[in-house]
Amino acid sequence: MVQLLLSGCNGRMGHAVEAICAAEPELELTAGFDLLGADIRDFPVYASPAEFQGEADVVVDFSSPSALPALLSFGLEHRMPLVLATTGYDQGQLEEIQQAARSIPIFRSANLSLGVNVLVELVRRTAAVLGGSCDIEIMERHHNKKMDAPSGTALMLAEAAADALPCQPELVCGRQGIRRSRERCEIGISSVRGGGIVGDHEVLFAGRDELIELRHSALSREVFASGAVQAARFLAAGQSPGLYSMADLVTYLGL
Ligand SMILES: NC(=O)C1=CN([C@@H]2O[C@H](COP(=O)(O)OP(=O)(O)OC[C@H]3O[C@@H](n4cnc5c(N)ncnc54)[C@H](OP(=O)(O)O)[C@@H]3O)[C@@H](O)[C@H]2O)C=CC1
Ligand SMILES: O=C(O)C1=N[C@H](C(=O)O)C[C@H](O)C1
Repeated sequence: MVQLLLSGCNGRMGHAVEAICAAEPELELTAGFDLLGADIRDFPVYASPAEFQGEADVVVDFSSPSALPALLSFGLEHRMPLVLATTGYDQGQLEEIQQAARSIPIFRSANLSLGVNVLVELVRRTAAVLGGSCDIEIMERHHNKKMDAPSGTALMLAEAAADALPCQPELVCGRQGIRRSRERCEIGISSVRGGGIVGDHEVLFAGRDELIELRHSALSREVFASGAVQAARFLAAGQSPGLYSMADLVTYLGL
């Protein structure tokens, strides 16, 4: 039995994770954390992790960067592994996560779908072969309630492409106000927000004589929730302190 604590339990992803836990007998949703602590649910909901007194194996977080300080304190105090799926962290917060991961196991990924993990590898490979001759542009589309832009996944895809390029690319997020032609060594990111789009990411490699378009579309939030639960099982199985990613989960699952 894995006992799971769910941060951001009242949100869209919180409900998706709850649905998966309800369908899996060996997973128990022990408690949730959310700003609206009084929401009526099948499990106790606390406004802050510090209010939780019981036993659990792992925290899964889909909330907001503002939840990070309390989550890291809780994880460090209780030696509790954390799955951090929230996006929009700033550089300082990313460094705090790295620092905490020296003491506890932390799994962080801006996208918990296995399909996006495959897309990341395809982008890395394509950038290595064509990055010198193609312009790289990333288009991401999400629902109209999303708070952060560009998406965490778009930034992850840009990082994968950048790692494979011979130059240090500048990230250009929107071109308004830029009056110059496009530099070869830059990666553009465009963000669209509308309706109920779950999450679309497309990476365009635009050469003079050919185009390659690599694209992933999430059709439901279940794909992320399922990845989060797999990541939680991976940490609950007993990992050393460290910062883990989807690549580690893929290895663990033998895929
Ligand atoms: N890694 C991945 O695969 C995925 C990551 N995400 C990311 O997960 C996050 C949540 O997404 P989503 O569920 O759609 O968002 P929602 O806004 O639907 O849910 C977030 C929930 O967290 C609550 N919350 C906000 N701040 C805090 C805090 N400081 N402490 C506790 N709870 C808090 C919100 O309360 P209130 O509404 O009152 O603000 C809300 O109930 C986003 O960062 C998103 O980008 C989403 C999908 C996949
Ligand atoms: O906020 C969302 O919904 C999503 N956020 C993640 C991101 O920022 O990349 C992942 C997914 O695309 C859905």
